Amino acid sequence: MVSSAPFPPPPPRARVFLLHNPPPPIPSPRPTTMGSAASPLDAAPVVTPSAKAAAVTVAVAVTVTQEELKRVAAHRAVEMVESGMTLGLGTGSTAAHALDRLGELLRREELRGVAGVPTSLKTEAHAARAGIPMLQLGEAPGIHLSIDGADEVDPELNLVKGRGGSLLREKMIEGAGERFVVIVDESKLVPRLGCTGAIPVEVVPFGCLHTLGLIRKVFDGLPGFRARLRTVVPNPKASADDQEVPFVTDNGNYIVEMFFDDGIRGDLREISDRLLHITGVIEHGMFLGMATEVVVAKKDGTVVVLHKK
Ligand SMILES: O=C[C@H](O)[C@H](O)[C@H](O)COP(=O)(O)O
Repeated sequence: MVSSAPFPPPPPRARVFLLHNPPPPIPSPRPTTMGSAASPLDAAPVVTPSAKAAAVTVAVAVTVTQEELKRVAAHRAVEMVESGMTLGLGTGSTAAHALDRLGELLRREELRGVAGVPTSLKTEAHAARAGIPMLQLGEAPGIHLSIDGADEVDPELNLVKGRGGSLLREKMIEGAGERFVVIVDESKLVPRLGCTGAIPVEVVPFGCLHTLGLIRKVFDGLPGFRARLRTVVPNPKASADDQEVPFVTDNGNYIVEMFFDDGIRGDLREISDRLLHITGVIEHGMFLGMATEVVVAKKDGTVVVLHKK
C-alpha cells in the first residue's frame, strides 16, 4: 500500500502560471503529505498566494508545458544516481530527459563510473549520443537503479507501460534491479490502470490473430472491452489508401492493445496470470508492484516522491 494521494482524472497538459515583476521567490523544499521532499520547478517560479494577488494587475503568462514537467521529474530522479552505479535506462519522452541529464553530469565529471543497461534500441542510440557507457543485461553484476517513465500510475504504484512498444525489455531490466524509480508528470496518475488508453500485450507474430482471440476470451462479456493488433502506416507520407502493417517491437514481435471503459477492474495479478498463461503471449504492460518510487512533477510547482509501502 502507498500513502493516500490524490489521483485525479488526467488534467489539461499545460499550465499557465501568472507571474508578477519581480518574480516571487522560489520556495525552499518542504515536507509533503507523502513525507518526502518537495522541490520547486526549476523551469518556472511557483506562484505564492501574495504573488497571485499582484498578478491580477501586472500579469505575464508563462506556460509550463508537460514537457517541462517531464524534465523536472527526470532531473529529480537523476539526483538519486551515485557514481559507480549500474542503471536501467528507460525508454520514452520522459526517460529521454534523464539520459540527457546523466550525459551532462558524466561530461562534467559530477558522476563517474556510471554504466547503463538500455531498455530499447532507441534508448541505446540516445545513450550513445549522450556519452553514457553501456552494458547489456547479464553483463552487469547487478542493476542498482532503473529510471523510466510510465503511461499510467495507479494509487498502488502499479503501472501501465509499453504504449511506445518497449515493455518487454523494460520489464526484464527494471524487474532485475534493486530500485525502480518511475518519473511522470501529474497527468499520468490514474485511479485505475487502463483509464487513459491501451494496455499493451506483446505477442509472437505467428498466429497473432489466434492469440488476439484468446486474449479477448479472458475478458469475455466484459462491457466495453476491445482488443486489436497495433498497426502503423509504413511510410508517413503514404496516401490514405496505403495498407497499415503490424507494429513490430525491438524483439520482432507484435503488440495487442486492450481497451477498457473506465479502466481495468478486478484482481490484476490474477488477470496477469491468465494473460501470461496464453501460449503466444510474451508479456503485458501492467507492471504490478515493481516501482519502488514514483517521482511526480506537479503543475503547482512541486515534485512529490511516492514510495512503495
Ligand atoms: O514503451 C514505452 C515506455 O513504456 C514508456 O516508458 C512509456 O510509454 C512512457 O513514455 P513517455 O514518457 O513518453 O510518456
